[in-house]
Amino acid sequence: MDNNNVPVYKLNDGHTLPQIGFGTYQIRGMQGVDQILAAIQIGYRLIDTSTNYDSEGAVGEAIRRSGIPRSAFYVTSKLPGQYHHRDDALKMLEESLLRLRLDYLDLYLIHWPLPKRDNYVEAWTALVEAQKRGLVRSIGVSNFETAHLDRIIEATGVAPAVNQNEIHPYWIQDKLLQANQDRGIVTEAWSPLGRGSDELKEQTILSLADKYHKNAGQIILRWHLQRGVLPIPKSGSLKHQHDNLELWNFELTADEITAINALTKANGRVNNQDPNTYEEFN
Ligand SMILES: NC(=O)C1=CN([C@@H]2O[C@H](COP(=O)(O)OP(=O)(O)OC[C@H]3O[C@@H](n4cnc5c(N)ncnc54)[C@H](OP(=O)(O)O)[C@@H]3O)[C@@H](O)[C@H]2O)C=CC1
Ligand SMILES: O=C(O)C(=O)[C@@H](O)[C@H](O)C(=O)CO
Repeated sequence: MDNNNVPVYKLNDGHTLPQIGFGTYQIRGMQGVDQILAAIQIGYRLIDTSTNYDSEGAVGEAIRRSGIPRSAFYVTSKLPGQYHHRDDALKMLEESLLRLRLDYLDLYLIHWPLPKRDNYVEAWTALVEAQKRGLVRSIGVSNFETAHLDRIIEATGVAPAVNQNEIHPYWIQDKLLQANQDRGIVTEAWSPLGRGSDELKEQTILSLADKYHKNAGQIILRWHLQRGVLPIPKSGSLKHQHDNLELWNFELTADEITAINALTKANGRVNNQDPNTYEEFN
C-alpha cells in the first residue's frame, strides 16, 4: 500500500501522525536496517524507536538508504528513565539525534513515568523546552496514567500530544483511552498484537478473520483503529509488515468491537509492567 493512502491523526499541536506506525523493539543492527528499510519501502513512515532499544542507529540508516526525503518521515524516540533531570533530558534527546543522524525528531516521549523517583514533571518541562528550541516537533509521554498526565499538564499548561500505552485485546485500557481523549491526547498502542501472543489465536478473533478474509493480526489492528488508537506493530517479517498495512478495506461492526473488548483480562499485561511501579532496567 502506498503511504499516501494511510490516513492521519491530527495532534493537539497542529501536527499529524499516520494512523499506523512501525515498532522497532528488538529490531537492530544490520539485519534491523534491512527490516526497517523493507518496512519503509512498502509504506511505513512513522517509525517508533527508543534509546532503550539500541535501534536508533538502524532507524537512521534505513531512512538514509531509502532515498526518501527526511520530511516524509515521522520519527519517534523516547527518553530513558535515568535521565529525567532537565540537563540530562536535553542531552539525551541530542544524543538520540546524533545516533539517528537527524537534526530533529517528529515526536519525543518520556518512556516511563517512574513515579517512585518522581522526576517526570522536570522531564516534561525539559521536553517543552526542547520543542521550543526546535529539536522536536511534537512531545508526548508513554506509560502515563491519568494522575501523571494531570500533574504535568497542571505544572506546565502543556498537554502531551501523544500517550503511548500498552493496549491489546487482553489489556484494553478503556478508562485510560477515555482519559487521553478527554485531554485531547492521541493514544498510541504498544504491543498492539499482544507481542504475538495467544490473542492471535482467540476464537473471537479467528472467526472475524474468517468472516472478513483477513488474518488475526489485521482484525486486531483494525479494532485499534476503530477505537481511535494508533498501533505501532513490530515485525521482522515482510509478509506481516505488508499485512499490517492492509487495514482500510473492511470495517468491524460495533458488536464485533464489543466482543473483542470482552477478551480483556485482569492480568492481561504482556510483561506485568505496571507504570505505577515499573522502573526500566531494575
Ligand atoms: N512505550 C513502551 O513502553 C513500549 C513500546 N513498545 C513499542 O511498541 C512496538 C510494538 O510492540 P511489541 O512489543 O514489539 O509487540 P507487537 O504487539 O507489535 O508484536 C510483535 C510480535 O508479533 C508478531 N507479528 C507482527 N505482525 C503479525 C501478524 N500480522 N500476524 C502474526 N504475528 C505478527 C511479530 O513477529 P514477526 O517479527 O515474525 O512478524 C512479533 O513477534 C515495539 O516494537 C516498540 O516500538 C513496545 C513495548 C513497550
Ligand atoms: O519496549 C519497551 O518500550 C519497554 O519499555 C520494555 O520494557 C519492554 O516492554 C519489555 O518488555 C522489556 O522486557
